Amino acid sequence: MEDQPIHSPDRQPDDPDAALRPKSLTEFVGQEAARDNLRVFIEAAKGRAEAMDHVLFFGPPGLGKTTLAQIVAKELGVGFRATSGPVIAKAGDLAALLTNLEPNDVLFIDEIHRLNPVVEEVLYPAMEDRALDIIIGEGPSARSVRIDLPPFTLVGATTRQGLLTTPLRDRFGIPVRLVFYTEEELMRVVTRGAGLLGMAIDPTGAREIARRSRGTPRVAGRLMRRVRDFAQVKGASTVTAPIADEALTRLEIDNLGLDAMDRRYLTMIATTYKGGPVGVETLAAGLSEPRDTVEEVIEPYLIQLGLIARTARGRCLNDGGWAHLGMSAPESGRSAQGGLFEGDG
Ligand SMILES: Nc1ncnc2c1ncn2[C@@H]1O[C@H](COP(=O)(O)OP(=O)(O)OP(=O)(O)O)[C@@H](O)[C@H]1O
Ligand SMILES: [Mg+2]
Repeated sequence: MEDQPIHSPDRQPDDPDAALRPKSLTEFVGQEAARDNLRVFIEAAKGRAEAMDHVLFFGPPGLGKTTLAQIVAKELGVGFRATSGPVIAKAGDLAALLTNLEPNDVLFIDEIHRLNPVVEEVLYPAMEDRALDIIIGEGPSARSVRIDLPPFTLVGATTRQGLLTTPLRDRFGIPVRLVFYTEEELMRVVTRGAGLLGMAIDPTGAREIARRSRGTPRVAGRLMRRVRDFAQVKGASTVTAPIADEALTRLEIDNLGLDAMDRRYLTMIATTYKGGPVGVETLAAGLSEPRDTVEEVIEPYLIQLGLIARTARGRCLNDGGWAHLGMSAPESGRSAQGGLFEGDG
């Protein structure tokens, strides 16, 4: 808990992920558009007794990509094999996975943007023609052999859709973008989760946790456990808004749901760079965080809240960002911001 911020949407070892994971599309809260689409494709594939088209889930961490992949397999009534981009080191590893699938199975590849390019080449014909082209032998006697594969559904997940190569992206018939959850949706996630964790919570307590969960079910699950611990030590039988507020404030999660790292990020743009624009590399160095973490974990929610803007020339603090810090934009910073969007591109 020391090095990983309490509020990071990235998976941490003691997260109650498995315990809280919904098992069906109906149980899965939110992501209405994604669920409606998936339901149609699942029904159609089942009706024809065929493999469903390949699906790509993309969006920030902790929004339910892995959960939905498992649900898709379950609702299709087929087997589920899971792996991840960095784990498939060689073309042969992928070939072994693919040739071991049962007809219509789901093969889930997490972090698919991190596939080795050689492996990715093998995936193209597998996705398109259900075939593997394997080179046998070396030198002049080498020849290519084509192996037919069972029909299967590839489900890919990525937090970085932009890092996917175009040929790979184009081979997914069903791209599904996951979005941050609304407060109402997260209230349902919290209420459901509290039931599963055996935690008594009233609607005001659920709302308080929901509001401060960064639009992310994984964060909601984690905050619930911390609040439960706090309530227990306090001797409170039910989690109410004041209890949740006190617990979350102690964890340095503010009223917008931002944590200490978010505030350091905002403060750095405000004070060191007078509101920006400032490059993401510079910010990452200043925060001692990898650039990926800044782009995938910190920024998406701040953008969603409208506190910052990502522009071609760098990151800028918006009015909401200044207001949240209780500061006002310097005059020069304002004019720099004003001229920003014209020069984009
Ligand atoms: N719609 C939902 N309703 C209830 N719980 C959810 C929902 N979506 C996700 N969760 C819970 O949030 C946690 C994280 O979900 P999941 O592991 O699917 O996220 P992810 O998008 O795969 O994250 P990552 O990008 O880190 O792999 C799990 O505990 C899951 O049960
Ligand atoms: Mg996942």
